[in-house]
Amino acid sequence: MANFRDIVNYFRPYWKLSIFSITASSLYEIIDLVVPYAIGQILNVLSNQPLDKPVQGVIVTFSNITNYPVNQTLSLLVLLGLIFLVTVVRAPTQPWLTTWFHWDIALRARRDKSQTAIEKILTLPLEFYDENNPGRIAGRVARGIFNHTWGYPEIAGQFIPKLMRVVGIFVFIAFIEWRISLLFLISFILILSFSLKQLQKLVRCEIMIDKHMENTESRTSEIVTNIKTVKAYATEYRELERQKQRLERELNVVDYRLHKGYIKLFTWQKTVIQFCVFMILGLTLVATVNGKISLGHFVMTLTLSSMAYSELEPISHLAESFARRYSALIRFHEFLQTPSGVDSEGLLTEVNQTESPYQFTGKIEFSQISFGYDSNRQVLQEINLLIEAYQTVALVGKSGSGKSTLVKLLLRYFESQTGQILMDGKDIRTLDVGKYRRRLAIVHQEVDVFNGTILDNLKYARPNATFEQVQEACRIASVDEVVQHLPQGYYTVVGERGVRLSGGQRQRLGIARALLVEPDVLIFDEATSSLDYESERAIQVAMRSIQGTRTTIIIAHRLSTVREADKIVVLDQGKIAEVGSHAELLRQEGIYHRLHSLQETGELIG
Ligand SMILES: Nc1ncnc2c1ncn2[C@@H]1O[C@H](COP(=O)(O)OP(=O)(O)OP(=O)(O)O)[C@@H](O)[C@H]1O
Repeated sequence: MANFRDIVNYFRPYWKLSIFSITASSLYEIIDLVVPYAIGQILNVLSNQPLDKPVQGVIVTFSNITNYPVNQTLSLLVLLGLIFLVTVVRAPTQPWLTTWFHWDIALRARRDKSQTAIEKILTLPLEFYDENNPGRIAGRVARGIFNHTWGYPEIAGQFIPKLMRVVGIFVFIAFIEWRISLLFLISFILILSFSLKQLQKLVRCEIMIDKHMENTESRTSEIVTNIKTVKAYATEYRELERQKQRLERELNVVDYRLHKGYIKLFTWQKTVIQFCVFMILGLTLVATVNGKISLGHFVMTLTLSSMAYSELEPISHLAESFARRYSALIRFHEFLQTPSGVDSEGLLTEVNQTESPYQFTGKIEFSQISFGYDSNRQVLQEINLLIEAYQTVALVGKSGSGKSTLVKLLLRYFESQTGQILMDGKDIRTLDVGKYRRRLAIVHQEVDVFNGTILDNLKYARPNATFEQVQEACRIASVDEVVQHLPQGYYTVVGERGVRLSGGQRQRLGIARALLVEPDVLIFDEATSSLDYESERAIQVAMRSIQGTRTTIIIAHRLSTVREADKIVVLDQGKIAEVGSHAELLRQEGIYHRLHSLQETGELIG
């Protein structure tokens, strides 16, 4: 579990500026105390009581410089000048030396942490996204960054300087009457230590509520993502009820435990503070009546101690606010600490698209590959498969037989527990993962469309492609006629804020996008499954024209798509059951033959 130190470390790169601005803020808070002190001295001047030695010294120095006699007028002028310096002259400097830096540091740290979060999002292993939905991740990052940004100015610009001001007041009072300062010190230590203890309990509660809130948000995000299913099964009421229960539970924790905890804390603090202020009034009055302190010191001590106690309330509020932020910061920190994928190194370094560090013929060898997502269950077992360069190989088999997993291993999303995958004879684990992956392209069943124009989407993996190259890829993928019918052709905005594309259209867009990168290995992961018959035919023609130009791996349920493959590999329960061409496998009368017959007779479709 992360701790306070981890949070402080966020600001490590700015420690010099941070120390400077916190010191400046604290000094301004302490300098402020000169005003009640000077007013106390003015009272002494007006009531003909002796001034403190340092003040007397300053007045004599002024008298020497100006040749003006030491009298009531000069004393008042010097003290007024002091108040002027502290209040009017400091005004234009304070915001620049304090607030400016506090926010400057917070905003810079925000930029850095947002960047780190994006880097983390980009390099986390795929399984993390299998286990955590987008709403949960986005919520955690957004709350972390928000609290990170707003928390710093509160702590550096207010909490610490205010504490320093209280220390300053203690020192001032100690000079005047140590007994009063002792009472002051004891009361402060008591209040602060009790408050800290209570706050620790509340922080634990905050962390719990943060988890509850994350679960609620995550479900809301799932509802949004899966709204079609919710509507289709008319589960709106059930979803609402479930969320209502979650919200009720949140309210119970927030209201009856957390909020009540804070209210109890404040009640206690306020009562103790008022009691202490009263005690100090009594003690100071006794000291003045006994002639131990002057009238000016009486007023000053009272004013200063009320100032100190009045600081306790904002200090508590700031501590409370930090406690609320703390849980979000801890959870954000934990997110940033999630280990990146084993293969993430080098993914974030820029690669010149035209420079091609690797160029493969596309000869792939799976040698003794065994793999399981968890140690209890093997998904692939001792796979040995040779795919020759420029071959078209189809992976078929029942759902769950491990077809996609084999491709995921090839793409290095996961690493096999045993065996190795060789690309042109080289173990793919020894290659730079980013540069390696850029030589492969995959078209998934669900093609992601980014918000932007069709052209942007097509050029996503190869931004410097020429318009002609884009058109050529579109022609092969049979997406050119779709584009022609769109209102602004290639410049039509698609995605969230634009034209909606049908499943088949998205699929063809995905194929064109993959073709555009001219990969050495092209993978179709059930890419034709959601196409209508006509589109599927068009894609088959496209595949035929690609065949022999690069290694192509096709994962397909519809066997009509794979008829023309050079080699068909039938997977069954994680093992290779049959390998051969369409005709050879039919002759074997094994699994492929059975699947084929079922599809031909229409008993099993897709
Ligand atoms: N991220 C994952 N974590 C744990 N198990 C997984 C994960 N992905 C897949 N599996 C499991 O691995 C097995 C093989 O899945 P895989 O997706 O490779 O099969 P497939 O043959 O491609 O299936 P389909 O044709 O339905 O896509 C299945 O039992 C599946 O439940």
